[in-house]
Amino acid sequence: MGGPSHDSSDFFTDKSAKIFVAGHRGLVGSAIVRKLQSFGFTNLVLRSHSELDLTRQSDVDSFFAAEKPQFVILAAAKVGGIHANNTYPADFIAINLQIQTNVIDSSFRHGVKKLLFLGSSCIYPKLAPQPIPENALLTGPLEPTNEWYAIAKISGIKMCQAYRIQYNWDAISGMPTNLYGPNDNFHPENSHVLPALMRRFHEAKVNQANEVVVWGTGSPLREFLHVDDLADAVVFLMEKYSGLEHLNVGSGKEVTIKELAELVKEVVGFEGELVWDTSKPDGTPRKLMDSSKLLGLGWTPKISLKDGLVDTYKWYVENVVKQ
Ligand SMILES: NC(=O)C1=CN([C@@H]2O[C@H](COP(=O)(O)OP(=O)(O)OC[C@H]3O[C@@H](n4cnc5c(N)ncnc54)[C@H](OP(=O)(O)O)[C@@H]3O)[C@@H](O)[C@H]2O)C=CC1
Ligand SMILES: C[C@H]1O[C@H](OP(=O)(O)OP(=O)(O)OC[C@H]2O[C@@H](n3cnc4c(=O)[nH]c(N)nc43)[C@H](O)[C@@H]2O)[C@@H](O)[C@@H](O)C1=O
Repeated sequence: MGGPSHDSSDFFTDKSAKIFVAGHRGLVGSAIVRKLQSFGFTNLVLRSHSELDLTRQSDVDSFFAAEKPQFVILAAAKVGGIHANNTYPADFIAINLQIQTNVIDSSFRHGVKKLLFLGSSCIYPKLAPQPIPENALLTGPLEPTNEWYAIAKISGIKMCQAYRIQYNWDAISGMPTNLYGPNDNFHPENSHVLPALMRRFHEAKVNQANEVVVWGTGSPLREFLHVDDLADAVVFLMEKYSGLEHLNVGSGKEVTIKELAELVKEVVGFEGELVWDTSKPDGTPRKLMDSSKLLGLGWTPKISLKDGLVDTYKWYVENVVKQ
């Protein structure tokens, strides 16, 4: 019971199987929907936040009782960058615990065949060995700016493991690195670094400003993965992986925040200077994940950071700026 299986599941055999993608309007959920549709899946069950608030246990249970999905991909969560995580710790721990507890438990109780839970690389200790292997989990103190979110995500992994151990139920967890792409959140303060900088450079270019402020020292290292690669990995895991252990999903490529800022500046075409606001937190110094277990199963990322930035900037201009 609970041992890993790398054999194909029957996820791909019935393209009319009912799949609930929770959080389908977000960065990750929307990419998963696009990917499933590109593979020919026809029976996706989708509910916006206003149609179904996943923090409401009885509403979630009624939804599962009525819809009875066969597969669930959990991409709904309270998500944000370093400032949002640091400013709203109660929201990050409470909302995420509520959403994941409701969805995982109702999925099990209403006969879902397989569920995939998405965590994040922030589950690992602040000073984890690099690249970070899956077994670094719970080996040291967390990064303080996002420990509330990390604790919720660690609980999600453990909940999937507990249901597998007690009920032999097929719940798996994937831990993505920092993601970006179409449908990202471009909020000036609450978003992640990449969309925040894209917007700031774009607005500076349009307003012919001389400089752009970037947070922290520029020295932290981050690994970025385009969300279309992540969506591909999610479908791959649904088909190929069944096991107790969570699996890392990364690109294997890291850049400093300074290098990222220079790259975004170039893609956007801003010609002024960068100014570093060192009163803002750097967060964890480095978080490169060791994704060799997933790569060993046969999955590979395909989109380079440069190509992904060009694609995302085009999407931003066409869908956010022109609205
Ligand atoms: N973005 C990243 O860099 C990374 C993301 N991840 C993980 O991927 C998953 C998805 O993240 P991402 O797509 O970036 O986040 P987004 O904020 O883009 O999307 C989250 C989605 O969840 C929905 N949602 C939030 N609260 C509720 C609720 N109470 N009821 C119903 N729906 C709700 C949101 O709807 P609404 O906007 O209407 O509230 C939104 O559609 C998360 O689990 C996250 O931890 C992991 C690593 C990195
Ligand atoms: C995915 C992951 O994302 C979060 O962790 P993070 O990687 O630290 O996230 P971030 O993208 O917000 O910042 C990365 C780095 O970039 C710097 N930085 C510069 N200028 C801006 C800026 O303008 N905005 C932001 N947000 N950061 C900036 C910033 O100071 C930091 O050094 C978790 O809270 C948690 O949500 C999680 O799991």
